[in-house]
Amino acid sequence: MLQISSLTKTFGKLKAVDNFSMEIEKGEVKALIGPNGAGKTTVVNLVTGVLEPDSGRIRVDNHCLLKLPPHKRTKMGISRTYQIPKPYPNLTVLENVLVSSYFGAGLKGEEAMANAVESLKFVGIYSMADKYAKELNSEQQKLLDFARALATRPKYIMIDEIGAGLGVGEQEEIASKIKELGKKGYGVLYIGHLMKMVKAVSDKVIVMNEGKKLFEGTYEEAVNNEEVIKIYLGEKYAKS
Ligand SMILES: Nc1ncnc2c1ncn2[C@@H]1O[C@H](COP(=O)(O)OP(=O)(O)OP(=O)(O)O)[C@@H](O)[C@H]1O
Repeated sequence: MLQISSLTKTFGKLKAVDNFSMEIEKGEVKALIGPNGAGKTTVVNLVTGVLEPDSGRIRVDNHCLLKLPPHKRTKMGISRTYQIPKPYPNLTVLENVLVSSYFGAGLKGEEAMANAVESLKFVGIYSMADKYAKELNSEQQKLLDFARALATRPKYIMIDEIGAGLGVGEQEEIASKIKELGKKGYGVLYIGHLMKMVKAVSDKVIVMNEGKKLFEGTYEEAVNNEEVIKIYLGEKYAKS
């Protein structure tokens, strides 16, 4: 289980994350939603170790992560995608994923290659393996980023806003992949604003506002919750 307890992070006077707690079990897909600036990406940055919290705890399978640098957290099974992916532009798609296979998953030789190919096939961009990353459009770069995150062989993966910019069919495809990760036993945190994707992927929805957890429950409960409607969804999601 990935356990985040009473996490707080301030930037100057701003409490970006404020006494925030959540858990993800293996095999579970949770969505983290909330208004712009609610603190969602900051939570991801705290879990991966890019940022240090002011207080709180982060544990994975009962091991404390707080003193570990980001690369050690990857080895502990934590992975993420980025809102704005930064692949190595002058490496091919396959080479980019191989970097995760070697340095993230710690694999070598044929095993590293098989793992990279499997990740590319899973996200659906194996046909682009020999293209340079810089040749990909921004949506394809997001899929590459997804493949790179998977190729580290995580137990828990945090997927930050992957559906934006994709067509409806592609969104459905990526949603079914995210759902499949849960069925395969990964713990998944999906962060995004696309409620269709949230509905399609999540077992539970967490709503954040001003750094705090506002709500946790099923999708149906979320879209019928008065406070969630008021602060984030607007009336269009309210059932008549
Ligand atoms: N490194 C930083 N330095 C200063 N302020 C920051 C930093 N990172 C985030 N913030 C601020 O913290 C708050 C939370 O930002 P965060 O990116 O976590 O929100 P979010 O919920 O992910 O928003 P979005 O949905 O727009 O991605 C915002 O007010 C943001 O401007």
